[in-house]
Amino acid sequence: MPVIIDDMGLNIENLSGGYAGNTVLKNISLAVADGEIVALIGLNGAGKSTTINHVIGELRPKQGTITLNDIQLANEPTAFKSQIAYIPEQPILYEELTLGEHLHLMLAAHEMDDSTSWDHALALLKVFRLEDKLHWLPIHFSKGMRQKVMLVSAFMLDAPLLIVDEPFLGLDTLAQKAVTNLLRQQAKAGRSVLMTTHLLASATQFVDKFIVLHDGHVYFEGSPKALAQKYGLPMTQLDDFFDLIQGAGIDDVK
Ligand SMILES: Nc1ncnc2c1ncn2[C@@H]1O[C@H](COP(=O)(O)OP(=O)(O)OP(=O)(O)O)[C@@H](O)[C@H]1O
Repeated sequence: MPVIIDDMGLNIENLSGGYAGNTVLKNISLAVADGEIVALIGLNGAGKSTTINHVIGELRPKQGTITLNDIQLANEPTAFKSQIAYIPEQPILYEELTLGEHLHLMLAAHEMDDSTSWDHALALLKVFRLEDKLHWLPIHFSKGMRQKVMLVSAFMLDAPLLIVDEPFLGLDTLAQKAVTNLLRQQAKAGRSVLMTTHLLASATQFVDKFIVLHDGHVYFEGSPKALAQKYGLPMTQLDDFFDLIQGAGIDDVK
């Protein structure tokens, strides 16, 4: 019988990389399966954004491979990147474009049919209470509204992999709930999510897997329940996880 290797979803294998003269990631391997929500967690400087910058093709690996649904980033960068919607930690908006123009441009840039995708965009605008602001320029947006525009722009693409750096940053509680629901829907539809967060206890509500990055190494990969059990913390107290490993030293509590 032939051996079937399931390479669907995101696979990072033996990745070393970072910046000129600064190898941040040291031989990391991790996977995000189709329909899975995975959160990269770690202290400031652990390498979360650096990992994301490699997956979106902004940084070139020193070693290792990154594959998404059988397409390797190094071999087919355009096809690889076309499968990703990315929300950076700091919103990036075209200051001269209205909200409506911005969304139309995003759809065109991703070669999506505007007539079929626009209803989806409008539904998302409604979720974030932005539906009457299509003619607004970014200068009139609050910080949270800018983040919401980035969220709408990304969710409307229905990309196979959604990457979000700190999805809840600057959002009010209504918008945080809306994002959680949209992430769950994304996963239910078989699409994957790779996110970063510092809010571990809340993330246990919807994340399938935590990946602990520490000093450029993967120290743990598993469910929130498995992380809590391994380090002897109740799920509701996972926000204390890094206090624990700072106090004891991560190698000692492993
Ligand atoms: N442009 C850069 N050039 C050189 N080194 C960088 C650059 N950006 C980040 N670093 C370094 O890479 C390491 C990892 O940073 P990274 O931004 O990936 O951390 P992070 O886990 O995302 O942290 P945070 O929680 O603060 O966002 C840090 O030591 C940082 O100083």
